[in-house]
Amino acid sequence: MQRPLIIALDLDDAAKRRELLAQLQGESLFVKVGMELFYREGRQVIHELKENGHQIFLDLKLHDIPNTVQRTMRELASLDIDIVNVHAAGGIKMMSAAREGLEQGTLAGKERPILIAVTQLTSTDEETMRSELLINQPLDDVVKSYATFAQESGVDGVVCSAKEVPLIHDSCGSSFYTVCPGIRRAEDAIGDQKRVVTPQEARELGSWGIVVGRSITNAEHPFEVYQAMKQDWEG
Ligand SMILES: O=c1ccn([C@@H]2O[C@H](COP(=O)(O)O)[C@@H](O)[C@H]2O)c(=O)[nH]1
Repeated sequence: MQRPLIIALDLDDAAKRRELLAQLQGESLFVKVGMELFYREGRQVIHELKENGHQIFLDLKLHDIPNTVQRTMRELASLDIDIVNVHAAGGIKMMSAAREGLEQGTLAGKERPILIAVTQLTSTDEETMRSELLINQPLDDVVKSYATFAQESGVDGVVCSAKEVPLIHDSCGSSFYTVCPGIRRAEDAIGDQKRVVTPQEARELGSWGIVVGRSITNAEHPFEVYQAMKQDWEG
């Protein structure tokens, strides 16, 4: 799999989603289906995107008891998606259960979806961690430990800010997947994100993949922004 620029399809409705994809037509796309889209359109949207040849990161960030996560992953694996995720905060037993469920649900002759774990949301900073999540360790140490626990659980990689990729490579090796949201061009509004880098910085820091939402979905000319960001990312 090539190092992807993954487009977050966070749009108001199916018409806007189809319109955006039509504008980007001609490109082979890697798209992210988040909670908003999956809860609105369900399994059908996965079938539609696959029929149109797109690769899919299903970003539902499961976080529940191990039994529930295992059974849910079994269901999601049958969708034949490319990447799926959990919250590392669910712990080692939950992450191992997620991997087991995926293996059980993967269809004969298909590859098991890549499983990644969210370390700390890119909308979180150290101050929020300390004052609201009551985590007193430095953010980098928490991300590094969660990535190590994820790897010990049989998870294939993490969701993190590109800023943390070098330290994750140090502890988990450079073949451990690092999927990085919180991507902005210098001129973009940062919005609710806290740990932000440009596509070029993400490349230089060694990220495996980047996730881009509003910079493209809110752009007046999405195709131009997509191409510019892709060029920046690919170098
Ligand atoms: O830590 C995380 C995990 C997931 N996301 C998701 O990525 C996109 C980012 O969208 P932007 O509009 O580019 O900010 C969005 O779907 C999030 O749910 C994340 O941002 N951070």
